[in-house]
Amino acid sequence: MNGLQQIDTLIEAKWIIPIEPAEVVLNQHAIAIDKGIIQDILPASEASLRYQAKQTITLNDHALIPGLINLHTHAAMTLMRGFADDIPLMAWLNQRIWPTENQHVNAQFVLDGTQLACAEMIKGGVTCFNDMYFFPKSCAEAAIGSGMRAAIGMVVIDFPTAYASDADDYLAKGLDLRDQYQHPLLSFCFAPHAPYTVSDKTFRNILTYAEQLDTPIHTHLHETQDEIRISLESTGMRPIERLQQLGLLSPNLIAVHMTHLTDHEIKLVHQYGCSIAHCPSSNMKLASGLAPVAPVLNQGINVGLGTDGAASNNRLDMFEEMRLAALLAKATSGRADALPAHQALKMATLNGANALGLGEITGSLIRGKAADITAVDFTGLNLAPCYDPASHLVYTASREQVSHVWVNGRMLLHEKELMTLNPVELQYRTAYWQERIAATSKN
Ligand SMILES: CSC[C@H]1O[C@@H](n2cnc3c(O)ncnc32)[C@H](O)[C@@H]1O
Ligand SMILES: [Zn+2]
Repeated sequence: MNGLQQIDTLIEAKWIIPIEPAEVVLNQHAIAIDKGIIQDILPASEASLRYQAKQTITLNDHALIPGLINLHTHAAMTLMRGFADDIPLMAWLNQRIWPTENQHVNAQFVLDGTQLACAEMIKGGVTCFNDMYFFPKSCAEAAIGSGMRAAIGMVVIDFPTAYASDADDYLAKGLDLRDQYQHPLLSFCFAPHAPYTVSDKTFRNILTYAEQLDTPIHTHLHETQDEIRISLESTGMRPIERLQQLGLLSPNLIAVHMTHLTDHEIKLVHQYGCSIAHCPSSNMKLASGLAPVAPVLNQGINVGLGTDGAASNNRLDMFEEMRLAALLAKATSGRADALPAHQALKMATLNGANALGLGEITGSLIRGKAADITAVDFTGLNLAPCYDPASHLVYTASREQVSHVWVNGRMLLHEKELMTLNPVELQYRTAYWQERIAATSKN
């Protein structure tokens, strides 16, 4: 015995940005990991005097950040990437996406599409995603196989599909799935699709279960002007007002998009403690509108970032979402100090974890949390010089610079190589679906 503490892994890096405490950058530090948990963060010079690790990884030109959390996606929609571009949301759904889903989406489609999404997300530094899609058991299986952390959507929509016949059937299937999986990397959210596809009765039913089980509700809300118009015409209320009346507004609500908000609505969201999943790329590509992120953040609302699905983005790239969120907040508020780099990093990590009720487990690099870690390699000429690594991560770097990813201490990406998924197999399965979808498409 040499008096050193035995641990599984020691990661030494040039910089560590732990997110908690806020705006800290640690130079030449190390993270000690044992049994998937962060045991210690200490100066690299002291680490070898205190710990004996089975594996030591030295990252001389890298920054370590908490794994990125994609707070809103439809992972399996990677298989429809680039299939329906340049049309607005309602036409996109009604004319292109729903008919195609109706024809092709089954359990195997969701398994293959979600595996493809996991590969893309791991390569882009994402360690956790919040999903909403049909056949969520396939999503759970794909997430487990990839080693990622995932919040699985117990999806509900008030029309029949190959997955479920009616709202009660969707709900029963989601609850069964939740009972079936007691996996340390999986959590569950209720996922009613949107105010224009879910009835009052269904929302009330979901709320009853969500309160009983203290489980988040993940829903699209205030995505477009059309959604607000349709709601006013059919109920006399704006969508958020309707959800307030139904009792849906609470700290358990993850409201996705939230464009076209009045000042009163921003106050309401804050008052009820709801979280927002901001999806800047999807909002711009579908011309849905702009979320008023600067006033929302000023109000103190918890805002995370999401990519939405690859059929409306068309990437699952959280570096892109961080950069766009920061730039859009500045452009729309007319204030260059709106949404600085450290705040964008927090949105893409800790805020997402808090929205999902996972803030005690992941989202920052502190002792006792899971070792969900992303390493970014700063050796490229495009990152030179580096005065401030937080600035580079948001404004300069891209996902191509992600070199290593760990979830719960397990390495999923090593020097840009996937450890749990086989890219050749993914290409093969994707080509199969592309052929089938292309054959039935009118394009
Ligand atoms: C009921 S499973 C999810 C459902 O949502 C559709 N979808 C994907 N992206 C969006 C979006 O931005 N707004 C609304 N609905 C979206 C997806 O195609 C599935 O049908
Ligand atoms: Zn969406």
